[in-house]
Amino acid sequence: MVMRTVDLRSDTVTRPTDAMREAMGSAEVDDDVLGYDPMARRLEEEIAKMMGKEAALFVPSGTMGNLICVMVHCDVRGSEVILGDNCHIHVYENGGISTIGGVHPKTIKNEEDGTMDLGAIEAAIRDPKGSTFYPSTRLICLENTHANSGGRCLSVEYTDRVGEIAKRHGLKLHIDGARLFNASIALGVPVHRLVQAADSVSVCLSKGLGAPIGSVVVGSQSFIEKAKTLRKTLGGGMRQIGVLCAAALVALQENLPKLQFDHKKTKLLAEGLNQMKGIRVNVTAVETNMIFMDMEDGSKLTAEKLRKSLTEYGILVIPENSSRIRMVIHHQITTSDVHYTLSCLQQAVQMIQEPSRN
Ligand SMILES: Cc1ncc(COP(=O)(O)O)c(C=O)c1O
Ligand SMILES: C[C@@H](O)[C@H](N)C(=O)O
Repeated sequence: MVMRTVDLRSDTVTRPTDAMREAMGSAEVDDDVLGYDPMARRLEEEIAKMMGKEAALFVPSGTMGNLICVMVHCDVRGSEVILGDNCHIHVYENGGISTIGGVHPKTIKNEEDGTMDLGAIEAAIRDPKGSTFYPSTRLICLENTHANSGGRCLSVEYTDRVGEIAKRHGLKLHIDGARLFNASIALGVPVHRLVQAADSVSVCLSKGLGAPIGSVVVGSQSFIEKAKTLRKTLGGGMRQIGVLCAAALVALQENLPKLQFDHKKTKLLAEGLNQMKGIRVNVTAVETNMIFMDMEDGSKLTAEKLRKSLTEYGILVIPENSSRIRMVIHHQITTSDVHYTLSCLQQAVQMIQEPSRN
């Protein structure tokens, strides 16, 4: 009999709060294709101001936000984008920048901290004199925080250095900021400073902020006008989106201040996991709301065995591979849930490692 549910699969799993549902129900709305939905307008203005950019655009998902930004920057056939080999755009977005956008990816190895080597970035930029043979580099993409590195933060100094490289070569810089607010809180740097060097950013409302749906892209006024047209082309032009934007405005108000506590709960969980026999967590690499929990060789533990055992306790996780589980904390995971998870995991580990004892 499952006692409770602790959903650590992702920070995308949160349910709208009562306040969000109430705001959705009473939202003032209008047709956002024919004109401007008032709540969308308000949200876009608020996010643009927070990010220090001229304009913003609500989009249905982070995947569409990234695709739109890459396509606006790379609007000439034969364009190439430099991005990390382990970044979300390259790994989890179905190759959309190529299959839909016609943009060529030039991947560079992501370091363990989510960065790409600055020298490697510069070396990857195509020589315009070679345009008979080569694609033309137009864009560099970063991801902050970097999900596949375990939610690591890119520093503002690093971001500015990449921005300088882009500017020096006449390129644009896009930041996949799905969890940018987590980076801002963890680094103690305002979001507008973190993205100062970027020409565009896509930030998720539906992750740590806990809104049910959506992302927002920001950039110059002219960039956002092109992005709005492309959003419609891709089928993302929606009608009374105030229902969704109202929830996002509540999320900004309610949950932005909670991100710091998400990080504290994540650290608490990581430190507890690292005490367990056969389990290893690089606690210093836990900077925001994600944990990669590794099973040690010879421990008899596998990700699938642990996932299955945890499910019996109502704890939901996603294996990264056969010996690694990812756990993501969000505002609907309590400190009590963290202690419950640690206690259940200890039991699951013992049952797997010493079945005769049970
Ligand atoms: C780093 C990162 N970028 C982009 C996305 C895409 O967002 P969505 O799931 O809303 O398409 C995600 C995950 O969802 C993500 O983790
Ligand atoms: C899996 C991935 O697409 C999603 N962004 C997550 O981190 O859960």
